[in-house]
Amino acid sequence: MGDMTIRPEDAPKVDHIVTESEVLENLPKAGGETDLRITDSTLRDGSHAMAHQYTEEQVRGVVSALDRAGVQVIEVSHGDGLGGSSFNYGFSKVDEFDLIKAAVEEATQAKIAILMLPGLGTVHHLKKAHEMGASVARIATHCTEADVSIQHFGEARKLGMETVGFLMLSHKASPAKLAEQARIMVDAGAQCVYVVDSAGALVLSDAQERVQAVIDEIGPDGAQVGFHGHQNLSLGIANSVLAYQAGAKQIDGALCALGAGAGNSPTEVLAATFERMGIKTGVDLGEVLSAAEDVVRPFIPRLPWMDRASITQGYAGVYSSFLLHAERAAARYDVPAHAILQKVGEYGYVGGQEDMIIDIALELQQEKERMALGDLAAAGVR
Ligand SMILES: CC[C@H](O)CC(=O)C(=O)O
Ligand SMILES: [Mn+2]
Repeated sequence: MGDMTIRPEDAPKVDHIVTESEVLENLPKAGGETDLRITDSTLRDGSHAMAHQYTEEQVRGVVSALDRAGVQVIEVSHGDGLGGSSFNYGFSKVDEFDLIKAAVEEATQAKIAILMLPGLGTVHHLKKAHEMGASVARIATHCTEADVSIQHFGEARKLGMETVGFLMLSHKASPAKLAEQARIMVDAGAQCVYVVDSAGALVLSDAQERVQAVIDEIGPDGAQVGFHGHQNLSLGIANSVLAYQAGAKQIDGALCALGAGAGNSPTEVLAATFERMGIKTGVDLGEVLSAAEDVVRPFIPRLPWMDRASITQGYAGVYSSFLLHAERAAARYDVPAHAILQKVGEYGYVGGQEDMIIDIALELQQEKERMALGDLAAAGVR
């Protein structure tokens, strides 16, 4: 994947342009009972922070607590989406389809969503997730590569799934570019398109302007807009509020912020903040606070936090899920994780280039050795 620019006229032709009534069919009824819908991603984005080691028992516990709290959509997949369990991204402890099946069994009112990145996940994975009972397909692409999702939206709609598009690393595209990419997704069958702040790099108006531009483009078709925040600059909640004020109807969170990098906007803080603002999410505050504190907090090996490495991710615009990869390379080559991430930002790497983190670590290690030799030479030691 790269930063290739795609104009709408270059996008592969869709054999069927989705009509407004088709977009509206299945769409969540935000605006009726609730003003917005929260999707919880503890069991998908949180999988990055758990190094993809979720057990079935943990999944059942989280789903049942979120379901009780009234959260309407719960996302369950490998952190990198369906098919992500691999050498490059990290192997899952438990097969994601077993986790999806367990989640579906536990949920009484919540829909179970999956995430997939076309190319990593295939239509075969999508069909299997649907067979297991997942009913929301979230299809993610780099923010300038929406065209690779066309086939997958078509298939998800044929399966009768609700569809959501995810434009990742949204800070790398202007509001106008994102709007153009959202149009490709909606024409292919997406019922909602998210501005995804994968690096936690969007600062307030950056987020709001992007959401606004996407709404202006796809809102008239009846499609919704969502926002997915990360906490690297501690702005997940503030950006989510601004996104809502711009008209976003779907907002992502994760319990205890359990997600990649410094984590996601904490679901329990989203619920509390929106309730204080008089905005209806349908989430019971007491129950969601208990889900975070009593169910998730006890099993988290390390709370996501704004430390030097994750703040660097927000500052330098680096994919949040690179954090653990950078930390492992840092330990192996004895160089600082934040220095690796700073260089990832300078080189402009995007999702799928995780293996290149090792090249950077080696480069930094060699630099360090050269400097050490220089010091010895300066001290007259040969
Ligand atoms: C699938 C990779 C990634 O974690 C998706 C996401 O949540 C993001 O880009 O923020
Ligand atoms: Mn994320």
